[in-house]
Amino acid sequence: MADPSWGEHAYATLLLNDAYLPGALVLAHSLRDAGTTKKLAVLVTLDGVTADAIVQLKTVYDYVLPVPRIRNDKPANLYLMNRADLHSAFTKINLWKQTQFSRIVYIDADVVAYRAPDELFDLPHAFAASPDIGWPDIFNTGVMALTPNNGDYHAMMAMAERGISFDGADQGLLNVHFKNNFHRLPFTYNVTPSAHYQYLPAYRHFQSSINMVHFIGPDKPWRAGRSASYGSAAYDEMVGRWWAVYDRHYREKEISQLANGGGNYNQAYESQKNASLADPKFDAPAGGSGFQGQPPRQIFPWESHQPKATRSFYGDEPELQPQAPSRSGPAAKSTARSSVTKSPPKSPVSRTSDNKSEAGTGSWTTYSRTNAWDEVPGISKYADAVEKHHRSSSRGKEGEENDDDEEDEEGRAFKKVTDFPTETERPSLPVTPAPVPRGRESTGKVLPAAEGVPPQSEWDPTAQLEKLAQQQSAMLLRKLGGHKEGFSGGVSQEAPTQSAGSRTRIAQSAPVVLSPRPVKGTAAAATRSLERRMNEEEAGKS
Ligand SMILES: O=c1ccn([C@@H]2O[C@H](COP(=O)(O)OP(=O)(O)O[C@H]3O[C@H](CO)[C@@H](O)[C@H](O)[C@H]3O)[C@@H](O)[C@H]2O)c(=O)[nH]1
Ligand SMILES: [Mn+2]
Repeated sequence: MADPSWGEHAYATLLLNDAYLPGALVLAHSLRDAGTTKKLAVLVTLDGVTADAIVQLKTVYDYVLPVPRIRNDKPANLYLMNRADLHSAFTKINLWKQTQFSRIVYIDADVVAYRAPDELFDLPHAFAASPDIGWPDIFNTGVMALTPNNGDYHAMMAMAERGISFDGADQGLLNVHFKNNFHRLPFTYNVTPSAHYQYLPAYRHFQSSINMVHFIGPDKPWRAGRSASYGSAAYDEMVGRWWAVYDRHYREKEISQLANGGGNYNQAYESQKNASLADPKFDAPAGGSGFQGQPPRQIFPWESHQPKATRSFYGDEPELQPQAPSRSGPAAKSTARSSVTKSPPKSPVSRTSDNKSEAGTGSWTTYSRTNAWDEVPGISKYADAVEKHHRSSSRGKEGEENDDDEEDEEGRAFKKVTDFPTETERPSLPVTPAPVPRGRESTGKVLPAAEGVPPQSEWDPTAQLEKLAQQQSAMLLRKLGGHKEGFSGGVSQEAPTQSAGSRTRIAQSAPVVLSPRPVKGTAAAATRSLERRMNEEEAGKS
């Protein structure tokens, strides 16, 4: 084979336009910083990604691979999730055509790696992905371990041509295609921030086992700016981590790059977000490089009301740089031209494996988000007084306020999480009103059946139980090393939307699909040990 990459393992991401360039760069740096031994590839659509962006990508990616854009010509479902900008997400299908790689771990450009998940290359499963937080029975397509093969590629292309996707994008297509034939990865491989009520406790519990964080939705970290707060501690910490990687590699260069148009990310984002669905050229960024001598124009919306920076960032020398320089300040002017043609110098810490602790924990924890009441004694005194007043009046006693508070060195009282109120302190709970029978008015009225749901009389519990059992045993078979049969049989059975033709192609390609190579020991042994590890990680350290 002439192709030197044949049979290699590679991480791959996708870039459809310059709007996601900061994401693609941060993703690559985060993997390198964590010491990955794998190659990095980025699939690009040349009608949307500029030459400047490609120059930048080449500084950190081993392979920049042009692929044809695959648009959804029936994008109605995209509006169900309010993401018309994802009209070309089907382009991800090109991953399965990259058969020069024996294995690909695909990662969305809006992901930051906390550690490099190289072990995903050794999974024996043809396809693996983590659950989606919005509908956990399906998988999220932001992180996927896959084995490229023409069978899957052609089957999914046939679906794309017919616009078969329940969300109008790749996730709704891939979940139909792989349906029950995906190996479920732990959530820690694709942690999506959320404000769901259970999220914060779970986030704290599993924090140390997070592998990658994925900023799903329209608001990406590079759009909102580094000082944006999302009103959730977990979310803010994760965004802080993204910015820590960014600053580690681009902070000093940011001003000049933004000024010369090589990184008009927000403009690019806006132009593609508002783009007409009919015209892919709208994906190209509006700005060019044309800044000689002029002060840089305002790029980000928050620049007009930029607050004074109070936090320090990785690489800042407090004594030299007490504040982040203003983007229109002298530094911006003096460096405005300097890096137009130069690609950003490679960071001295790139491509090494022993800097994990610095990348991992040191720098991002500097993103403290303190509250005013922690620092302004007046506020905390007032809050204390109010609380004490409440407690003493609910107890009906005076004068014992301080006995259960601890004080720190500065004399500020704080409450422990374990300071639960006593029974007398607890306010009385609202009582659910006793149900009142509606009598005659309800008689005879039957709730209309939910759309598409068969009536109870047609629901055969035995058949349903059998179906569940079959799913379980198919999974077990695959896990025990019988994944060949499980895979090829499964796809043709489980993908009802495929034509007979695509079914044949899948069946024929099965041997290609099913030659993932575990590096150590037998496939079964590798599966067992990986799964044990993943289960342990999933269970947390506790
Ligand atoms: O203008 C764009 C839009 C997307 N992308 C690429 O396509 C990926 C998917 O888009 P993204 O904005 O990350 O989608 P999510 O908000 O993550 O939405 C979900 O839904 C998408 C559509 O199904 C899936 O692709 C995602 O993996 C899934 O997490 C991005 O990461 C990029 O790699 C671009 O390069 N430019
Ligand atoms: Mn994404």
